[in-house]
Amino acid sequence: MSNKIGYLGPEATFTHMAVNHFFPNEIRVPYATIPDCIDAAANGEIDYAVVPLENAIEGSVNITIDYLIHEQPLTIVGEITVPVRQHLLVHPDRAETWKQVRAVYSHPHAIAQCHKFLNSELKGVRTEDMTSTSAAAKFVHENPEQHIAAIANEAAAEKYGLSVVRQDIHTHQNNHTKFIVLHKQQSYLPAKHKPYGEKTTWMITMPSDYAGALYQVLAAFAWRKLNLSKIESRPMKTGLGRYFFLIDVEGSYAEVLQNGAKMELEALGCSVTLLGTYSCFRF
Ligand SMILES: O=C(O)C(=O)Cc1ccccc1
Repeated sequence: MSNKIGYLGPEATFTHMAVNHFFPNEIRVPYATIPDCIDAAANGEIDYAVVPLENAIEGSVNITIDYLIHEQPLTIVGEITVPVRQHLLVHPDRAETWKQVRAVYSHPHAIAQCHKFLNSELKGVRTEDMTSTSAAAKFVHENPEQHIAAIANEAAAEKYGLSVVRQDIHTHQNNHTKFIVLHKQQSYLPAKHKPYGEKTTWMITMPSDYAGALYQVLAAFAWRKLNLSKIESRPMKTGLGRYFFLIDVEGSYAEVLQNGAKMELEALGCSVTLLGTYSCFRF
């Protein structure tokens, strides 16, 4: 029986593209927002949720991290990295006059990825945040009487019958986005592709604020020669100045040294939660 894969929709988002590539034979279900998609995996409506986590230019998608930590503690069972190309799309009737658009709609990350283009070619034009790039393309399609544009990909242009009037408008060419695959429990992700590596994501909260606290945490990884590929702090939302750390450790948690590091951190009074140990794929 096919698995149900939920993704940030509507059809033709970058998330959808990643899902089509990775899960070509499964049932794919779009959700309007990242929380809706994560909730659906938590309540069993779908088997896996695929949501954006981090962009090479704009950084983390905070809603994904925060929702996972504070609302629905699912497990990360895979990571998919894909290249991202952003284009400017308008209704075909507006293709000649795109420079006169009154507003540009897109996901906030996509708008930020294109700030140089917007600032030079569409200076002063209002930008409007949407839940995804293809939601913006759909909105432009559904409102032909408005002189507006969307930033989205080619699939969205095709799906919603829009014209691509400027290609590759993202500022930095090495534009990649990471998506995570979430599941109710730790499990092996059935994948036809070969992973390029394995990774474990840890969430660490320190017992109190004292000199060298973070240094001690990092030392537990350093002397075991466990390589960290990312460290990020997010507010605990319990008051200003209180943070937790998200740390990506290269390799599987099955490696004995990772368990040793966890025990050492717990002995120091840290609270440690593993968000997942999983394979990483890129296309
Ligand atoms: O909006 C989309 O298409 C997404 O899948 C999220 C996103 C937004 C901007 C860059 C990459 C992914």
